[in-house]
Amino acid sequence: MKREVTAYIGLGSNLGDRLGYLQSAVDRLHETAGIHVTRVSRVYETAPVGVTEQPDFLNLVAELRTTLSPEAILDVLLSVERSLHRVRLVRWGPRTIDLDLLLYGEETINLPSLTVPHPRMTERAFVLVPLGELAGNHRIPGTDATVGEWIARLPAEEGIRLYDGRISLPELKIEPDTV
Ligand SMILES: Nc1ncnc2c1ncn2[C@@H]1O[C@H](COP(=O)(O)OP(=O)(O)OP(=O)(O)O)[C@@H](O)[C@H]1O
Ligand SMILES: Nc1nc2c(c(=O)[nH]1)N=C(CO)CN2
Repeated sequence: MKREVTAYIGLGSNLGDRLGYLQSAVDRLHETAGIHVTRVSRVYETAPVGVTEQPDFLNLVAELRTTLSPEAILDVLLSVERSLHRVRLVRWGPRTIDLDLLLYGEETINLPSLTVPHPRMTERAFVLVPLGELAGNHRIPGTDATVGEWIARLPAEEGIRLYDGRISLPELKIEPDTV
């Protein structure tokens, strides 16, 4: 039996059918061999951070159980982004879908193409608040605080509100290599 790790993915969309893109991304992650999406947070509508002249985002966080390595997960995230016609013209600018690997078990990873925990997550309400629903008591590796404590340190939870729409969790699947 391969080792399974719990990982958290941040999802965001601010172009087109935002909820539809998020649902498709969750479905595609779950369809990937070696990934089970086990829980999803509620969906939040959030004011854009970084480049502020762009539409509001929908954001949520998904919890995975996975036998894939962090590098393999990054490849999956990039290919799901490509398959959902992501066009990225500007750093921090609008996109149909954005997927970030936030946490991978207790690991810290510093590769040229991959930093985990995600380097900007502790300052982002649009990441911490949905993550707090799933993992409020997890300490963020490499830091002195849990997700809940990082939320308490945010300047103010403004620019983020619950959205009236949810992502449905795909059916649990059984994979021969993980049972
Ligand atoms: N934890 C991570 N999750 C996703 N991508 C990462 C991570 N760490 C490094 N990267 C790199 O970042 C690249 C994606 O950058 P991208 O342009 O999507 O950033 P962004 O979403 O605009 O900004 P931000 O990284 O601040 O969310 C990927 O190609 C990947 O190599
Ligand atoms: N509210 C919000 N702002 C952002 C987001 C996002 O997902 N939500 N993603 C960004 C690129 O990483 C930049 N700014």
